[in-house]
Amino acid sequence: MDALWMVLLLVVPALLLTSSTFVFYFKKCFYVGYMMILGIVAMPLCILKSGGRDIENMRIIRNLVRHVKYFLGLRFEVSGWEHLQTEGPYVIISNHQSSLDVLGMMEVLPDRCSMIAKKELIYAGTVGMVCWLGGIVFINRKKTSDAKSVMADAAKTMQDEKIRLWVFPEGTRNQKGDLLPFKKGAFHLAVQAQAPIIPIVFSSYRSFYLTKEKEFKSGSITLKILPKIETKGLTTDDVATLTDQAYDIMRSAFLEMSGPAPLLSNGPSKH
Ligand SMILES: CCCCCCCCCCCCCC(=O)SCCNC(=O)CCNC(=O)[C@H](O)C(C)(C)COP(=O)(O)OP(=O)(O)OC[C@H]1O[C@@H](n2cnc3c(N)ncnc32)[C@H](O)[C@@H]1OP(=O)(O)O
Ligand SMILES: CCCCCCCC/C=C\CCCCCCCC(=O)OC[C@@H](O)COP(=O)(O)O
Repeated sequence: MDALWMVLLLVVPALLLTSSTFVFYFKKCFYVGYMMILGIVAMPLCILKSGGRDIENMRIIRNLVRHVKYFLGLRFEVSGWEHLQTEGPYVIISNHQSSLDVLGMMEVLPDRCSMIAKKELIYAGTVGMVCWLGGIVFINRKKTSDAKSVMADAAKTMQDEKIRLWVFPEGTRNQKGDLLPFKKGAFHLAVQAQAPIIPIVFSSYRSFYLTKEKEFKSGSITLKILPKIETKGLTTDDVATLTDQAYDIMRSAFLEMSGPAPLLSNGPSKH
């Protein structure tokens, strides 16, 4: 009987921990579950601090989420801090590989900065509620006209309330080893708010996090904050050029930081 318990309590967990597939699912479930728990903690704190939806709640969220990287064995190295020392509103754009990007965002998130997110996120349990409390702007990606008008309102709020917004211009998560073509919303937003754009590039996760191969090891991520791109005086007519300019700068930084893209069947395409 004792031997059976020994097997169950020691040998089985030891075997499971050496299985990389098990570790992958374990870490992913831990991440989602733990973020949900942090959501339960964050909700009352946000409501006590601000009484409801308020961008100042992002400070609480940032402070609560920052230690999660240690449990997952992730390290962040940030360069270019000086580029975030910009007064007033701006739009941050970054590449988007996974929901783990939230951890990198919280490493560098400036004050008075919230995000643009897909509207489905509001239904993600306590995390969704906290996103709402943190002033996240939800857009319907399937209805461009709705997304455009929500973002036009956001541009006005950025100016009136001196806030910053973080947008993922690829519009979806992407782990193809190269950037997806950029959507234009982030650039219209910056031009409408007449606010600069600050690009931030996350290095590739492929050395430690592979969804197809079910691998989630410890790893290090570099975040490179790039010099701001001014938009003062630009109009709608300049948005296409601005989009191309930001794409080229971020793509070369990404490839330089992460090595060339693995061979893809149909290759990376631009816009
Ligand atoms: C404890 C708990 C912790 C919780 C922490 C939680 C943190 C959570 C973090 C959350 C992270 C969540 C992360 C996430 O959820 S990522 C997913 C959600 N985010 C995005 O999708 C943002 C990026 N997408 C866009 O910006 C798209 O452009 C949108 C969605 C707006 C339209 O998409 P569409 O597919 O249609 O693409 P298109 O770009 O070809 O545009 C089509 C046409 O429309 C024109 N156009 C576009 N926009 C505007 C505009 N604003 N004003 C005027 N015109 C505009 C444009 O020029 C073009 O016209 P033309 O030029 O061809 O003539
Ligand atoms: C009742 C529904 C329950 C759903 C539970 C799952 C919610 C995830 C909970 C915790 C994860 C931690 C922080 C999540 C923030 C994730 C933001 C994110 O990465 O959204 C994906 C979006 O950028 C692009 O979506 P697609 O790649 O186009 O799809």
